[in-house]
Order: sequence, then structure tokens, then C-alpha cells
Amino acid sequence: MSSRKRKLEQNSIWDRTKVENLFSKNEIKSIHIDKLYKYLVRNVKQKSWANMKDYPKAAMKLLNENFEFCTSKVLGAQEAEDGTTKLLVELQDGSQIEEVIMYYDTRNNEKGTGRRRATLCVSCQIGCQMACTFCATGTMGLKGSLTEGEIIEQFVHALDIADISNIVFMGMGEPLNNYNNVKAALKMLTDSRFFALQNSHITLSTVGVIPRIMTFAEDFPKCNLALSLHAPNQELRKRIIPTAKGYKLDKLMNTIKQYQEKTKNAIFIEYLLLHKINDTEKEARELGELLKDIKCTVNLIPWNSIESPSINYKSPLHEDIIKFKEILKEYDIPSTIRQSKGNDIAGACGQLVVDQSKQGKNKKIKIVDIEDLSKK
Ligand SMILES: C[S@@+](CC[C@H](N)C(=O)[O-])C[C@H]1O[C@@H](n2cnc3c(N)ncnc32)[C@H](O)[C@@H]1O
Ligand code: SF4
Repeated sequence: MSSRKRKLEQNSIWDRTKVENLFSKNEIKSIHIDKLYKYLVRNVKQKSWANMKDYPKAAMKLLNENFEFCTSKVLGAQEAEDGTTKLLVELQDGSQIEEVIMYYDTRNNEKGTGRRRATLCVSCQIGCQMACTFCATGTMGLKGSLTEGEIIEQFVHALDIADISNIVFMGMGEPLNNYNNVKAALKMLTDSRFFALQNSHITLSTVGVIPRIMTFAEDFPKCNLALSLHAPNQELRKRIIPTAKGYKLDKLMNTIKQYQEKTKNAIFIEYLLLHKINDTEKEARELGELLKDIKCTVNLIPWNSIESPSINYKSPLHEDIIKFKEILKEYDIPSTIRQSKGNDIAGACGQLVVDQSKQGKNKKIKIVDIEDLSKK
């Protein structure tokens, strides 16, 4: 399932594959590629390679003629009461995407071992073709997929505001449907010579694109996998996730077992709670049975409501969430209830939607000065 072709005229310097191709065509040694990225990462705030010293003239000329530091720009930022910040980003072809910075502050924990960390939630597609019935992004359809450079640019924009230590691929789109670009971006982000993010601080969330799960395990065995499961049986799952018709639950669970054999990682099971659809005792017990041989933590996610005439689910009741959690405990399955971040700015999971017909008129985005945000 590849992307819809987008017509792009500019190249991002963060599209390493393009730099590599151009250098190899012009017989420029590959050490100059590593040198370029080491420089860019160390001087990321300069937003330019113009001051790079001792660099071959021919290579510099190629970079200047063919690449931009960023091909996307931040149109606006919106800050929620809990500090969560949503950035509206315009890509070079006028498409808009959103990225979200979330803060987790555990400095006051009992052991005194906590810290304040910032997690970036990145988008990897403009919209999504999977059309999950509860998700705002799914209502957009797929408008296109992001390049490797556009994925990294989200990180670069976020660095203007916070020190990002963790990345989750939980924004717009299905990362395993844009895998080549996600993979290339992840390589740059985790490479110890470049951005050097820890593999264990990266989480890729998938709705269950079965054929690519093992590829991800081979490529990034130390990164985390989150599976958006949302239902404990095939019937219910395909009612709320249309693509589950093709990616059947029994095959999906077998693939998850293979993933664990290969990586030895525990996985995150994301379970969205929809009132009276999948949040009753029956589903909790069925889920307990289904997961008994899987090393996992279940993230119970109360459904975030969405403004869309085609979506009429209800958020779960507090007591049903607690009951669900207790039942999982009976099966020895650890679970957490997801703190919803940025709900008041529609920056929470699955609320990311950009109405392309309202581009440039998005009244919901109140521009917050990025400079002010960076001083926090
Ligand atoms: C937006 S998706 C992106 C990653 C990937 N496509 C996936 O489905 O896992 C990230 C997570 O948000 C969840 N989600 C979608 N719509 C939601 C909503 N309205 N409220 C809460 N979570 C939602 C998804 O089920 C998924 O677990
Ligand atoms: S939940 Fe994930 S896979 Fe489903 S429509 Fe939303 S972004 Fe796409």
C-alpha cells in the first residue's frame, strides 16, 4: 500500500537518500554525507550549512543548488492547559499536517528518580487510507505520504520548542503504509552519529499491517511496537476497523507472537474504549484470554470525541474503564489508562485532522509565538 504520488519541487536536506543519489552521480565521496549530517545535527538551530568548513566546493554547490534546510513551515502553534503543544505544519505542496509535543513530568515521584521529558508525536501521512471508524484522521482519506525529510523536519521544528527525548508515530497516518520513508527517518533519528535518540525511546503504532510487522522487527528490534487492537474478536474488530477484514485477528496475533520471539520485547496493546461497543465485561474477559500468551501492557484509551457528523460513538464511563482494568488484572495483564493530552486543543490521539478545504482559514489554531514556547 504505497503513497499517492505528490508533486514535489523542492528537496529537503533531510532527505538523505536524495543527497546520496546526487553525490554518487557526481562521484562525491560518501564521507561528505556523514560530515554534512554531523554538522547539521550539531548546528541545527543555525538552519543552514553555509558555515560548514573544509567542505569540497563541488559538493557545497550541489547542496546549495538542490536542497533547502526545511521544505515545510510551522503555520501556527496551539498550547493546551496541560502544556501539550500542537503545531500546524504546511508542507511545500500546500498540504497541512499536525505534530504534537507532550510533556511528562515525573520529577515529584516518590523515588525522586523522575524527570521532565518531552515526547513528540509525529505524522507520517496526510490523512490515512485505513478509515478506522473512530478516528478523525481516517475521515480525511489518504492525500499522500510524507517523505523521509518531511518526517525529520517535524522533529527539527519541535527542537525549536523543547528537548525531545522520545518519539511516537501516533500522529496522522499509518506508519507501516509509508514504511520506506519512516525507516529512513528512523535511521537518521537513532543513529548515534546524528540525532542519537535511544531506540527504546521510539514507539511505532500500527493498526496491524501484518506483512510489515516482521520487517519492522528485523530493522528496529530495539524500538517499541504498539498495536492498535481495540477489539478482542474478529467480528467486532472488523466492525470498527474496516481493514481488519483483510488483516485477520488470528493471523495478526500469530505475527505478534513471532515479533516477540524475534525481539523479546514486550509490546503495547492499545485498546480504545467505546461506550457499550467494546468496553463491557464480556470484551474485557475475552481480551484477557486473547492476550494470555503475549508479553504486553494494555493502554486503555478512553475515546476522544471528534467533531464529525459521520462518527457517533460515545466516550466510556469512568466506572466502566476502572472495571475493565480490574478484569485485566485478574488475568495478570498490566494496564494503564491513557492520560489524554491536549484534549482541549484537539491534539489528542485520533483527533488530528486537517480540513484541507479550510486551508489558510483554520480559525481553531490560535497562533502562539514559538519563541515564547521555547523559553518554557
Ligand atoms: C491516530 S493513530 C496513528 C497510528 C496508527 N495508524 C494506529 O492506528 O495505530 C494513533 C492511536 O490513536 C488512536 N485513536 C484514533 N482515534 C482516536 C480517538 N478518537 N480517541 C482516542 N484514540 C484514538 C488509534 O487507535 C491509535 O491507537
Ligand atoms: S487509527 Fe491509525 S490506521 Fe486508523 S484511520 Fe486513524 S491513523 Fe489511520
